[in-house]
Amino acid sequence: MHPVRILKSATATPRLIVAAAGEVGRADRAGALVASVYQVIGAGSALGVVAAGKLTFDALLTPEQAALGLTPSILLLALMTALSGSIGPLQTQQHRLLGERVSQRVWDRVLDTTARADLVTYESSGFATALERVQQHALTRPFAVTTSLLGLSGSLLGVGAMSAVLIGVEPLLVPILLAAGLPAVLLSRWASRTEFSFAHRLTGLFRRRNYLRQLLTQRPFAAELRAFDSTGPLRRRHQAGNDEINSALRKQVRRRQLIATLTTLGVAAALTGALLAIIELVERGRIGLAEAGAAAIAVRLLSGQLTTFFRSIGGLLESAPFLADLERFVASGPPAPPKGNKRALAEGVRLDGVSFRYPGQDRSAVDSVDIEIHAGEVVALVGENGSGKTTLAKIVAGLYEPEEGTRHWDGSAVPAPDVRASTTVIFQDFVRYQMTLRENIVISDGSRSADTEAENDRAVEAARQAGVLGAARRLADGMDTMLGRDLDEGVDLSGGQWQRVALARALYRDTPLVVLDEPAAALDPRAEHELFADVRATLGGRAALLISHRFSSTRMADRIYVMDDGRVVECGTHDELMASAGQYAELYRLQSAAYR
Ligand SMILES: Nc1ncnc2c1ncn2[C@@H]1O[C@H](COP(=O)(O)OP(=O)(O)OP(=O)(O)O)[C@@H](O)[C@H]1O
Repeated sequence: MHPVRILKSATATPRLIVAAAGEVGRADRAGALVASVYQVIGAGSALGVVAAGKLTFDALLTPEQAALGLTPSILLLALMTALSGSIGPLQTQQHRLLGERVSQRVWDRVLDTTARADLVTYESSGFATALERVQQHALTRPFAVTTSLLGLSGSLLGVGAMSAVLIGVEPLLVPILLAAGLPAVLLSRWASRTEFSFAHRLTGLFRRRNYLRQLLTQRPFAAELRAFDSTGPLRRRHQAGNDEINSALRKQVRRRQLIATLTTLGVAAALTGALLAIIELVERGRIGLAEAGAAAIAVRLLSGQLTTFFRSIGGLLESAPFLADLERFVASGPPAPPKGNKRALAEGVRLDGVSFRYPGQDRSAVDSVDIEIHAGEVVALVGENGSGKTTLAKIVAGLYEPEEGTRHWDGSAVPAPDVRASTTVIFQDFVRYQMTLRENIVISDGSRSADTEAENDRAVEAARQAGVLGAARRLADGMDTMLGRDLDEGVDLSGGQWQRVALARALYRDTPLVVLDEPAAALDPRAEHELFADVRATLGGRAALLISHRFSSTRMADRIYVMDDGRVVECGTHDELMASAGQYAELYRLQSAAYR
């Protein structure tokens, strides 16, 4: 290894140890203290074994000069051995507790970062890959670091104690054993680098395999997979991924086995050297047999402590790049956006010359668009698939920031968090929360405590307006019925009933602007008719941006924008657009012809 690298690793290690110790301390101060006490007892009892061993040898070899009789010496040796042996299992359990707390703290940091990330960041593949890598290691690395740290501190105490014993016998024995450590540290650096680059290379592969596992195991995909009989092809892809992972893993395991063997050989060579030195000292008459026996025990214990010490350093070094990766990920997140304030809408929302391109894409999904939604108006967006309707809706709702152009709320450019706080969006692929019906509704407004009677009444009213109250009354626990089967305890609803729950959620939030992306896709004709026949009454005067492919749902809108390839190509009321005989009129006629 290059000398500069050796120097760098030597200076980076103490910094890493201090940083890791800080993390463990912050995660669970009391738990870390208890674990440290166990380490001290462990080191003290190891020292006790050597001392009791020396007393026993003395009592055996020179009973007339012995400080203690043979029986008390043996009893003391047994006690110390028992104490030294029993501390290990206690430590293991304490480490579990501490490791879990450290892991929870790391998860909290990861979740804080993902919560801060805006939607565009969240959708970029770089973020997804970094998140996947961090998720995989956020679970195991902190535990490994905790164990290594505790191992390091305990073995340091042990090394100190045993070295003191050996210095008393023959100072030369200590450097022999310590010299075995340097190659072990260098080998650990090598192991650390190979492990990180292995994980880095395989992240994409692990992501694809996890995705296939989700497809093959989760309920939402079960019906389609069976209908297409596609579990076979997906299993074959999964197997191909496994084969690739296995071959990479085999190479990595062989590398690690080589490193481990070299390390063990180094420690064994040092141990042998020390034992040979003790024999030599006895032969030359420089130490007695009792001292030689105690020194042999101390050498054996010291070599064990040194193994733990170097393994701990190795563990820390191995975790270092992953922890640095975690720190980079946490630092890469944008600062937490300020909390948005809900605003009233007196005039309306206006977009002027708005364009937007997804990260990594060449074409704009929305291109120089001007639209207006006046307070209390129902405005429709129609257009063919991929024409940019959902993207535009997300800009209106403050989820995406326009790359060009402006978004004005009542004539001024208000911050995106305020727009989000004042807008409700129900997406095509809304979330079916595996929670109670009430929780499914009140989750849209975290700013209010949902436990009061007034809030309960509001949730029931939203359910009534969305037409889900009838179904709720038939459920065993009414509004408190658990919905969904993913957590294996709920009642599943039909697609249309779920859509009404999503609508109730939008109504409960009570903002002056509502964006509804295909709100009737799963509704039966009667429900759709009921919703749109009096959509203004249902929305209670809120302004609405309505996206739908069903022209029967949008013809009552105050204004209809027709999108094509990211641009607004037509605008007007249904009658105006029919009269102008453009794209809208063509699509409308195509659709109504199907009903004739
Ligand atoms: N997350 C994304 N990353 C990259 N490109 C995207 C993303 N989402 C959408 N697009 C692209 O942006 C364009 C507009 O998509 P958008 O979802 O806004 O269309 P849409 O009119 O709502 O379509 P549909 O009627 O099918 O729902 C499409 O070309 C699509 O491929």
